[in-house]
Amino acid sequence: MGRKKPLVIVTRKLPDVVETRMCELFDARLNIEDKPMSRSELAEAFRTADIVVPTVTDRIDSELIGQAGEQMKLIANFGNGVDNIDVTAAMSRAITVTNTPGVLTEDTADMTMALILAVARRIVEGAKVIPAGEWSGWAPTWMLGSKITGKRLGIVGMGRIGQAVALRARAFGLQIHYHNRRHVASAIEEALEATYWESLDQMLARMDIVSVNCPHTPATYHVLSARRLKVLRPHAIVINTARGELIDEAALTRMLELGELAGAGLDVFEHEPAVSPKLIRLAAAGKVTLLPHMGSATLEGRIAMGEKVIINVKTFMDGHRPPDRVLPSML
Ligand SMILES: O=CC(=O)O
Repeated sequence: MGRKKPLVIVTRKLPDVVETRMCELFDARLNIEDKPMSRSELAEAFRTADIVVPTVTDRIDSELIGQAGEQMKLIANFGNGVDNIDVTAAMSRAITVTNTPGVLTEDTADMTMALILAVARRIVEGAKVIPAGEWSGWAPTWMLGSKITGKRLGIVGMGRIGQAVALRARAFGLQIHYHNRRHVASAIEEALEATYWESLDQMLARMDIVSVNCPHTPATYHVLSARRLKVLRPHAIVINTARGELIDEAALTRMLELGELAGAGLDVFEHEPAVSPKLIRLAAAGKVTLLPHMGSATLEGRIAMGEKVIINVKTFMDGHRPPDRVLPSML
């Protein structure tokens, strides 16, 4: 790339401090208006940029990557999950892919805990009562939720975020169970007093609350399939702050409508930003809590993600391997 600053195309508006720093370091093309880029605008970006900084809302598939110009060398994702990017197609074109792991762990785990509490304790329903002028006073049998202390939480995917959820849930007195490709380190298992289940089905059959916290890959698509959801007990609650594709959303919705599950807390959806009218009706009825993909939405978190992007881009430009390189074998 010589001494010329690389052309870095950023697909969405990022926090001001991140954009300012990017403009100092790179020939950065920003998206000040934050209008999501169309398919043809993305294709144009891949044809002209040296580096593209996309995010979860951009689908970077093999067709798009196939249109990349010779100069296009790095996709520095602003986000942890890279299921929006065809990493194998990028690699076959010698395009490096990076992500922003680690910096959104706590925020996403906090949101998971918030959804557990919101659903079990009917927080969203309760919060509407006073502004609506509908509160006539305390009553012994009104607005009862379910206690979480002592309940069993089954975590599907015990990576960084799953462990951070477990740590928080322990403080709330939940019993920790988890399913993962393999055991986590025994010191972590001991500290969390966590029980490992090799069989996801067997774990699901015994849980009060289930939280999915794994990445979305071809292997984890619909990990909570229609069949697996049927294994859950009717009083169980399902929480998803990871990716919508991990759960068969239509099957989950059906079961909630039929009262075969007690509730759900969803921050992510299978066809984002579209959310089915049925789920919206269930939210109005207080059966589900729906959040608009806010798991990592803190100012500090988003700045930290931007800093990670900058380090990845800068390291790459300096001719070194960027710290958060993603390889197909990691998925
Ligand atoms: O969902 C957000 C991310 O994966 O960073």
